[in-house]
Amino acid sequence: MKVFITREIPAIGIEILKKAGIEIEQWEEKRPLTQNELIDFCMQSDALLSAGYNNIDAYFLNKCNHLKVVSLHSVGFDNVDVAEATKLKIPVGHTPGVLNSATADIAFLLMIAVSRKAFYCYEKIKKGAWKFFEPTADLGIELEGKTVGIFGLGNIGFEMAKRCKGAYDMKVIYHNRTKNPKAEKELNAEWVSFDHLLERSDVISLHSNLSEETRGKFDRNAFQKMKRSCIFINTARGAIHNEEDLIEALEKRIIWGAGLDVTNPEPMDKNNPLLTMPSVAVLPHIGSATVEARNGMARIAAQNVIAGLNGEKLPFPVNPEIYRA
Ligand SMILES: NC(=O)c1ccc[n+]([C@@H]2O[C@H](COP(=O)([O-])OP(=O)(O)OC[C@H]3O[C@@H](n4cnc5c(N)ncnc54)[C@H](O)[C@@H]3O)[C@@H](O)[C@H]2O)c1
Ligand SMILES: O=C(O)[C@H](O)CO
Repeated sequence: MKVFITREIPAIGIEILKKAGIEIEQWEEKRPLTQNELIDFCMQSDALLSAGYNNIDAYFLNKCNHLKVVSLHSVGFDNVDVAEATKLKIPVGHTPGVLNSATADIAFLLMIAVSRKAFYCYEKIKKGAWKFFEPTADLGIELEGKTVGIFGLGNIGFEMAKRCKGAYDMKVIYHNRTKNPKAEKELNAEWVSFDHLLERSDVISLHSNLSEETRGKFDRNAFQKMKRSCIFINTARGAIHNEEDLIEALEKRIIWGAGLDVTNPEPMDKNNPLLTMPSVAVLPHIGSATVEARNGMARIAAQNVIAGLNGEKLPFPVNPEIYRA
């Protein structure tokens, strides 16, 4: 049995696969694979371990419908046509849980960085523009006792809410498809409608999946409903907000600031106007970039491959319905 891996992953994942006697072929180049290259490699393999947001659409899946498993080295699965995989009975695996703390830390870091214009001030020093102490310059806003609105209160959203509550005694409100009893009990979190989330939050932090329902959901209309002092944080997926509308909202001071770990497209262009705005902080999609999280992701991704190749239920399937009936 052979697995094709689309980018270097932590050694622990390779060790697990080798121990299970699985042959490994890995993409060695730094550039991303084209879809045709991906198809060519997968034609010679029984499983795919996708570690670089490859486009796993209906065309790919139908060409490679012999695959026994598509294992993602990520929790997000918006790069996969899951409905088509399910139709073709190809199990898709992902890596939930192990990156909750790492990603919530980045959301929390961005929230504080934006509230105190930290990235902008750091750039100021590097440019030699720090001349003297100015009592009225670079003023931020404090977070203590404010309201954080979590959009998508699942695993990572819960960890972000916990940090906000614990560090700043923030009031937690959230908008999610379903209520989250654990967050309501432990964090006194309150479910609110989408409009109330926009209107009541001092900080809005996105933690939902990207889907056709959430694509572009944070647009001009949504920004206009937010407080003028609102800080907008996105560590979920860049396509959940509309970038043009976000730039406009910041330029016209409709909202106060924004912190992004994800952009659309990625990478962000180095001349993007967001990169020079005082109350904006941008990071290059490093939410899960800790040793602990990445090792956990590699381990789970390898375990999903092994289960798929053995014809067993994946430990972490995205489409568990293929095992029913
Ligand atoms: N920046 C990074 O490096 C990084 C790291 C990990 C995950 N992510 C992103 O974060 C997302 C969330 O990860 P998670 O592990 O917390 O997933 P999760 O499934 O535990 O939580 C997602 C939550 O969003 C909710 N949701 C989905 N669609 C919704 C909608 N239309 N309206 C309201 N709520 C909705 C779901 O009900 C769920 O509670 C991933 O899908 C991924 O895109 C980014
Ligand atoms: O979805 C994910 O897991 C992240 O975006 C990458 O770790």
